[in-house]
Amino acid sequence: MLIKKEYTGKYLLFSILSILAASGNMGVIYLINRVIDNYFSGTQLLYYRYMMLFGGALILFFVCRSLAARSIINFTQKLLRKTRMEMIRMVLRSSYAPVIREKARIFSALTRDTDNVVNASVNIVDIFTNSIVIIICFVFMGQLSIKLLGCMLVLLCFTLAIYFYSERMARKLFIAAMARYDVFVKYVNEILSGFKEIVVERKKGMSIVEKHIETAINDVSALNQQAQIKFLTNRIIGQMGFYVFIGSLLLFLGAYMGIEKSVVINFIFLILYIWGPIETVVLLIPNLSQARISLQRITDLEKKISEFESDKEQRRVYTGFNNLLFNNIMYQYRTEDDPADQLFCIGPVDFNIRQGEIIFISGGNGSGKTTFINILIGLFAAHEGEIILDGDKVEISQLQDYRSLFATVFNDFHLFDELYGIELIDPLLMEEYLQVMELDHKITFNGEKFSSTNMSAGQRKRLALIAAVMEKKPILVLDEFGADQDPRFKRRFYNEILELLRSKGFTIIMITHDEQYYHCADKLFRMENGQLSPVVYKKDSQILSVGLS
Ligand SMILES: Nc1ncnc2c1ncn2[C@@H]1O[C@H](COP(=O)(O)OP(=O)(O)OP(=O)(O)O)[C@@H](O)[C@H]1O
Repeated sequence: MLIKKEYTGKYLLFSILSILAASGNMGVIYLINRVIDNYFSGTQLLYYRYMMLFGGALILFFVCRSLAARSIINFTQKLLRKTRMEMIRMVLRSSYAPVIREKARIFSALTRDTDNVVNASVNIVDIFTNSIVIIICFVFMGQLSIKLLGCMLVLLCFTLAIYFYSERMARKLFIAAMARYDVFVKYVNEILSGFKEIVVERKKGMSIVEKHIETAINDVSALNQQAQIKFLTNRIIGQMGFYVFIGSLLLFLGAYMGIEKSVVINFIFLILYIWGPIETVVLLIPNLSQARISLQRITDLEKKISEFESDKEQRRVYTGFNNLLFNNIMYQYRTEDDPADQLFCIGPVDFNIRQGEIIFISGGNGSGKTTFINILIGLFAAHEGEIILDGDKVEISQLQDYRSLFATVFNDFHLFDELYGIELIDPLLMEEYLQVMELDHKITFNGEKFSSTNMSAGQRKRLALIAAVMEKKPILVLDEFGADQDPRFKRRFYNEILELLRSKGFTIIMITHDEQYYHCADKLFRMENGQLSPVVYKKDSQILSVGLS
């Protein structure tokens, strides 16, 4: 449904205003008709009366048309804003994987598809009011001559039949064009995300453009062109039909049917007038066609990105925990096309964290560490097994609450320009962390954001860690934090900062390859081909850390 029930009142108001404007317009036409009649019959005109009525009709048209236009513009903008906000909120509520998968479609939905749907919902009002004008004109025409009206309706039905047939063909072209537009958006994102690499080697950018963007843009424009041309050709055919009808009416049809000249002139005048509203309706049909497709796409997208959605709102925020237990947890990547297609699998994993522990996870590339972390923090819902938090099983519907246990610094972290989502920031604590992370000489914090985030990769990662600890979540999850740090700071980080964070109440889980610091962990695990096992770590023939789950 392009029109939402909650806005019925608004649409009704627009329709009434538009109908009143159309009545003013029709009044003008009616008066002109009467004047033509009087000319032919030679009756004396009551100029004064006609001028008053003419003025009244014009004022009615002007006032109602302006009011309708203004309210429609305001409403469209409000609806657009509301629809976009609803969609953004839905994206924020959705779980991780579907949103990442549907990025390009989400962008198209937020821009083009919402535009199409909102504009079309208002176009429906235009179509409705113009249809009323057309029907009133038909009544006038019928009063003038039923025979001529019959001819006219046959012509109109014929034109509309061709038009709706071509609309079905054009819709297929619009669907294909929109799918190709998603590809265009995807590769524009690719260029923007990898712009650094592209500037170093411009050929990469050109290659993306030549291989994907250019063909996608060409396809979008060719498909839209074909669809629009189908509509345009029919419009021209329809117009030609009406001209032929007017010509034949003037030249022989009127005389052949024995219809009076004044009736013929009046009828032609009405045909010329009715052409405007007919054109409006006909011109809006492609918009409606596109809007129907956009609406379908938005609905499909909503289904896709809410498929694993848990709670609509977060109900509980965990400020602490004692024990987190993973029992027989399994997760398997699946392809979208064929869910039965078996890809990399994690588990079964048994894992136990107690409050205040420092846990390291090591393992080769592609062994499954990041996937495990994603399950641990609730980004991926495990396909089998159970998560027990302080004795209670965490259901999939509670993952939203469960995630409040964690603050993260991912390997490919994103540093937001402000500390979003933190209500009270203690300036003294911030100052302390800036000193601990050796950034106090580089940047300041103004209560909302840092003076700059333009720093080295290692410094940015330290800043991301500050942002994470400021969230005051019970568990800190760090993915290869040491990788970008210089040896001196790395030493301090493992030997001092981890202990400092523990003393502040944090439990820490780290993915790390820094073997020389494995002894800093209470438990060390190794991930191999999706299997997580505790490691007995030896240094100088001494057992330093035993990972026991
Ligand atoms: N979205 C995905 N769909 C299918 N397979 C995936 C997906 N993401 C990762 N994989 C596969 O899962 C396996 C584990 O990947 P993961 O990123 O967890 O490894 P990792 O141990 O963190 O590696 P690295 O140390 O290189 O970061 C890899 O073989 C990878 O190809």
